[in-house]
Amino acid sequence: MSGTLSPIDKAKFVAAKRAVDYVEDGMKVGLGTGSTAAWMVKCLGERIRDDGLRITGVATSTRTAELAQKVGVPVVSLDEAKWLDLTIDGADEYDHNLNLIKGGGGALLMEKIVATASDELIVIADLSKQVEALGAFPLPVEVIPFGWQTTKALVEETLVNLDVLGRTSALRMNGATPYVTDEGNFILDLHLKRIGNPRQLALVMNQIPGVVENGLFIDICDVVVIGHGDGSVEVRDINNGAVEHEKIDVPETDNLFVDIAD
Ligand SMILES: O=C(CO)[C@H](O)[C@H](O)COP(=O)(O)O
Repeated sequence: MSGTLSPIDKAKFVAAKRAVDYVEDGMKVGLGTGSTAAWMVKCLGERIRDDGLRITGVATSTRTAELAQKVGVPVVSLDEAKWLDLTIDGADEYDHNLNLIKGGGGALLMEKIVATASDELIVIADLSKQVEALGAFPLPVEVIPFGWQTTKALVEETLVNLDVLGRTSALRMNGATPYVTDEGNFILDLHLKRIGNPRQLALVMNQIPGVVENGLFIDICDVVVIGHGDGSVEVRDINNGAVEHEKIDVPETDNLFVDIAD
């Protein structure tokens, strides 16, 4: 593929490119999933190819593992890596505390395990992911297939007990059949509108038998790199409150990755 990057792709690209600056030689790096994370994997591949950067990656999905292999980013399992220096991943929503909703791409379970096994989680996003309160994006909840309808009923009952707005849930589909995660599970998408107490909801959801994990990432994200369509980025660090603005060099075309396009 060759052409000019669209504003949204430019925003994702500059966020990814800036985030990759955090990666140093010898690091073990968690590789997120999604369209923004795919730019990051390609940027890492470029640094490995052009600068001789040596890193070990841990992928959060088979999709990402395949892309990493294609662009020359070495990947090992999390059990081989054991602990990671940092993870770079996208998000479906982030709030001002850098709490997140993730899992729109269906990889929330591996993403949460990998992010939690990292010293730092850097989220890369465009401004459309920023919200006052989490919940406009449907909250993904991964459930085991056995008895999923019972689990769904329990989830909905719990939402009523917690007085959460919305309260409907839908089994994620892939055409005519349920969407199946890399770990062989199903996903319920909870349509909640606004989550008043995300911390409480995250804890309570995971107490329901059949629920494997939910897409609320609370107190896990350290830094968000927000890309804009004009090629600028904003970096917000929750640990020291720092906010930086920078302009990133964007190629006139996307030829940069023509040989490693996904
Ligand atoms: O959580 C995720 C996958 O499970 C993604 O990071 C999230 O859906 C954002 O994806 P994109 O960068 O394509 O908007």
